[in-house]
Amino acid sequence: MLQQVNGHSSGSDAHGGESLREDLQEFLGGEAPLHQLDDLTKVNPVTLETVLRCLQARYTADTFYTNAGCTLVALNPFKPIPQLYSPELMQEYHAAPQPQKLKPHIFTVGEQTYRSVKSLIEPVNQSVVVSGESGAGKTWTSRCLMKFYAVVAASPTSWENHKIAERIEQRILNSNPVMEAFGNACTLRNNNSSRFGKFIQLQLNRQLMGSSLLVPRAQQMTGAAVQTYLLEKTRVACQASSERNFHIFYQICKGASADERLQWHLPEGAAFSWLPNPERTLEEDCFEVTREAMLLLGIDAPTQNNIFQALAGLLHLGNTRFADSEDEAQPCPLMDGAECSVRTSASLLRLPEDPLLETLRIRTIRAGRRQQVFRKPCSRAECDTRRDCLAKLVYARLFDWLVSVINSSICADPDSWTTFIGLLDVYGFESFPTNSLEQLCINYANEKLQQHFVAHYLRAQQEEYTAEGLEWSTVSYQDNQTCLDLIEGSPISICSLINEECRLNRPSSAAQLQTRIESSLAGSPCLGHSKLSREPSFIVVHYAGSVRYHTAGLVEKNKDPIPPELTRLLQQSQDPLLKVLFPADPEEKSQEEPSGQSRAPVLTVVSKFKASLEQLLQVLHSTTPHYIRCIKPNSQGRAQMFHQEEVLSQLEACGLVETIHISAAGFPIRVSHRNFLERYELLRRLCPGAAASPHGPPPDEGRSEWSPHSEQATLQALLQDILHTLPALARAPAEATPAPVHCGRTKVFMTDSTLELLERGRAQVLEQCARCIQGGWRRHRGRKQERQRRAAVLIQAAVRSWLTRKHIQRLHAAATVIKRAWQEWRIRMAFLASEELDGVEEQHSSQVTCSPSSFPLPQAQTRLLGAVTRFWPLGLVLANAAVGACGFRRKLVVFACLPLPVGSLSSYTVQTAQEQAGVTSIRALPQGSIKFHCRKSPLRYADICPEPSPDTVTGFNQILLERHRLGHV
Ligand SMILES: Nc1ncnc2c1ncn2[C@@H]1O[C@H](COP(=O)(O)OP(=O)(O)OP(=O)(O)O)[C@@H](O)[C@H]1O
Repeated sequence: MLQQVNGHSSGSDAHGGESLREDLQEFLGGEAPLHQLDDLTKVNPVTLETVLRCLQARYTADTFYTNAGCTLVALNPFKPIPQLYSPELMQEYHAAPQPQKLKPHIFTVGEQTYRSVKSLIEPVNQSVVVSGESGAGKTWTSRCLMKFYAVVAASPTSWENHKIAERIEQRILNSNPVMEAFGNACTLRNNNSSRFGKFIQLQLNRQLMGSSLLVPRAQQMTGAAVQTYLLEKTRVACQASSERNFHIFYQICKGASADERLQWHLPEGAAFSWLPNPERTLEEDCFEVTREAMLLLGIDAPTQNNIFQALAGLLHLGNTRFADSEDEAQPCPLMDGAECSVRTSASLLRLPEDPLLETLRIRTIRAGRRQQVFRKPCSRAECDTRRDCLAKLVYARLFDWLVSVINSSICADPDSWTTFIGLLDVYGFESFPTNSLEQLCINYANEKLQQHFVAHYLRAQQEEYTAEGLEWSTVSYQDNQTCLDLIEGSPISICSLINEECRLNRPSSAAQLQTRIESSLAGSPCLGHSKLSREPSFIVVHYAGSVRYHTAGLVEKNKDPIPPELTRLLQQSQDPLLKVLFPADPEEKSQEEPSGQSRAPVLTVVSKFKASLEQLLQVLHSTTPHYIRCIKPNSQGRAQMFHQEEVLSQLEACGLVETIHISAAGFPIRVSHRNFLERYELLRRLCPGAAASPHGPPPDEGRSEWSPHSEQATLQALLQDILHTLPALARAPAEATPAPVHCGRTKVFMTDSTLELLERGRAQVLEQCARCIQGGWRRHRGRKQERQRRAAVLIQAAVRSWLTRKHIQRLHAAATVIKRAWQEWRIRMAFLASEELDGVEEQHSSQVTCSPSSFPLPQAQTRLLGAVTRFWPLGLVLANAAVGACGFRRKLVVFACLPLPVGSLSSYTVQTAQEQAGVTSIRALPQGSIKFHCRKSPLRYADICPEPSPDTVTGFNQILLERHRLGHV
């Protein structure tokens, strides 16, 4: 199994064992990683040795909590570590999304139970079973859990509600010092040892956080109820050497004021035989704390006074010593000084002194049909027993009354709470050199709880494996049913035999009882016998080890006889408290005085204990249990000391080793086939052939063509495909060995490591997919961007060409307009010019016609034209250059330049359009005149430079030269 779990290949045993040892050596070689293992199921291999080493390493590193599968192992630090239990840390665990991911702590358990109660998943109610041997830290753990719940279950709704909740929480917390003062004592193993078992039911109500129904509900602590089991009342009258009585006796003796000392007859330094080792001062001896807590629980000062007075009365009763009587017919005499003690005790208990003495020393026997009363003086031992019995009776009733007062103070109205978290603080497995009925009851309770644990976790797990067809998974664990059959079975068991002895009320010796047990239960494998033992005894092989129980006094203890005279006496008390504790009840009287013929079952200690245990287990069965196993690292109660042998025996005693084995060997993770496929089907991609295998995806729920059988076959094939990828997922060669995973009928079973492997593979495939998607997306984006870019370019080009076209069209239109305007203007100018010229010409021709001409016109014309065409530049230069020349002088200059025919000067006229503005152009007129145009003449833009060819110059109505061209001529 171990090899399977840890992935070792199966070879020869010797070889396997050797390599395992080597592995172990290697693993244990370094202490450093060992203390970092938060879960004992992760130590490798899971053996007592490795578990022990791991715990030791963690203890040395001041790490006190470790998981062990479904159990939390709590090592007692034996030193105060305030930061480990601070309200801040409580809040941290409370606020954590996954508290189980934080370091192991009792607050993880607390928070898990609190969340489970809130989640309303059946079973809603939760229970925390805190177990361990005396001094291991059970009470401490329960106290811390109560504080945790008080902090996290505080009401956040209204101020008023908050105050109420706070008061209740305070009361619940206050019940601790009271119960510890009356129920705890200093023992050899623990200075503050609880001498009773308790189950605290923290009652929670459901409250809306806010007005909306959608707002999550909060759990608020509304009350609590305490149930106690098997108070060790014998301690009142009998304490082992070096042990002490219940704390409260020391508290009143040490903490009473002077007045109270007087009132209670407790002078300073007074010696009481029931108060051994008073010189030892413990922190639990604080009287004021108890008083304060009692007050807060509603026990007022007079009642408290009454209680302490009664307790003082018991202390004085303990000093009542009897001497042996010389005459059997006479009651035993009191020893020296005892008279005073009886008197004081009687006065403190407000009992009549003489009846008290008489009851202690004389037994009343009713016999015969007429119930005749016989009075028989008791022996000294009997007197002592009766005295002790009186004290035990008073103390036990007082304790029960206190518990009922506490309950009435902290218990909520049944309608006001809906769910609860139960805290069970029970005495751990006990095995002393001498064991009696108390140890039998305690170990019986532990067997029952172990069975509950087995039923809840181990058996359920194994049964599931079997149902799923996992043959390999049969882990051999100890089923303690045979042991329980031996102790409580029907019709014959140890309990039934002891009860039978009580019922028959026959004189029976210890040896006879031993023989009866051995002969009646000889077939039980859990019953042993030590032939070496001289004292009558029998051995029970418990799950946590063998314990030898002595039969001497067993039946008497089981009877726990209370002489009816004692009860009657106490009913006569004038003390208000004792009146409450021992009410005069006629019915009770008739019950206590049986006729001798009565066949009613006797209520023995064992039968009462068994009944309360059954009731407790019923409650536990209806809840989701959580387990905290407290371990005491050393019996000296010293910090930083780890005794391997002591821890080892505790690990065995609490069944932790089996738990660890089964947790490690089993499969803590189970996933349904469908869920498994949904999550890990993608792993088939890692298997080259698998992805293309013929097994299609699992069918849809509603498809009719799929029969369950074919679906199952397909699922199995798919699962196998996935599981085949596991070796490929392993990084290290060690991981490549067959993974601890099994495919059941409906679920896949695996370990944490397999889950890790699968998750790693899934992440790997998802990463590949992501990369693929990213690549595809990038390509798609690139293509899209390219398309967009091209489209943009196209659009830009189209827009630009459109704009250009528009622009050109506009230019074209403008050019057309300009051209047209220009043409019109030219025409107009030409017209104007021609008008102008024609006007001058007409005028000139009319002048020519009127004046006598010396040359015929064609001749004159030709000559003029020749003159103008040949000399006009010179004339023009002269006309322009003759600065200052004007009027006639100018004309002379011009004529001088123009070789006009002599004598005909008068027949030529020189006209200037604007003489003062300078000449722009010169025109030769057909009539022989030359026209000089000035700058502002519209002809300025006329054609320039006439062709000198006589063919092109058809007339003189032409512009000869523009001024701005003159410079170039
Ligand atoms: N977590 C802790 N931190 C510090 N000290 C602790 C812690 N747990 C226990 N102790 C110490 O160990 C002592 C014994 O613890 P506790 O009384 O809780 O043991 P127990 O298991 O209830 O014993 P018993 O069965 O005798 O009542 C305490 O008084 C306390 O001093």
